[in-house]
Amino acid sequence: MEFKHVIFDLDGTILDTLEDLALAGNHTCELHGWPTFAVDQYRYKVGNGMLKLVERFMPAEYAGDGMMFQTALAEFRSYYGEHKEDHTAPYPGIIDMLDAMRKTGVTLAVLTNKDHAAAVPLIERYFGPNRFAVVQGRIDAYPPKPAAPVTLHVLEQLGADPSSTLYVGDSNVDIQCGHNAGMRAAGVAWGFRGTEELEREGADFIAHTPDDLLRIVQG
Ligand SMILES: O=C(O)COP(=O)(O)O
Repeated sequence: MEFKHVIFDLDGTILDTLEDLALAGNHTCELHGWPTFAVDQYRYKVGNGMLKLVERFMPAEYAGDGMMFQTALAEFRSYYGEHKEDHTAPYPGIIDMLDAMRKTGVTLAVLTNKDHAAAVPLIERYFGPNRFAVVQGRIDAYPPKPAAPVTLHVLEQLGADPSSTLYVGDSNVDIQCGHNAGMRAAGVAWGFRGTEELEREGADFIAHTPDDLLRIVQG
């Protein structure tokens, strides 16, 4: 077995959350009469956490307006909290792939920039309570990935060595996240961003299907 542990990104990698994130973003914009965005445009706004997402959909004229930012963030979190399961679903083949990895003794974890308070119930709802040994969302104690400390915290909880652990994600942030913590990183072609960005960022592997990922992990 090439890898003993696999740490997954959440949004755009195992769970397709794009539409619910986009609808929550546009709802917040509509409350203020701001311009909204096509769902596809959110592919490039998600990935650095909800604070960055709000910054990216707020009109430029409010940059630096802390009060407005806090208001919009609270509105976004409240709407997304209520609607985060409306259109969200695991990508096809993901659950079978996770179970096949676990059957061969690989330990699985999730490290996402999604708020920890939103990530945990989504994981439980779509993946059940036992598939992942560790679930770590964004918390105030750590800067968001790709900064290494939160990733090292997950590795420590897993008792995992970076050399035998693979990070799997769908964006440049995810490839950086793996590399910053001394891991190899695989990019998934089915996610929000596509393969060009992942190759440009130096992904060690590209998986076009969940079966590809299984083969990469098995070596
Ligand atoms: O940016 C977010 O909120 C979540 O992004 P991630 O699951 O791809 O880390």
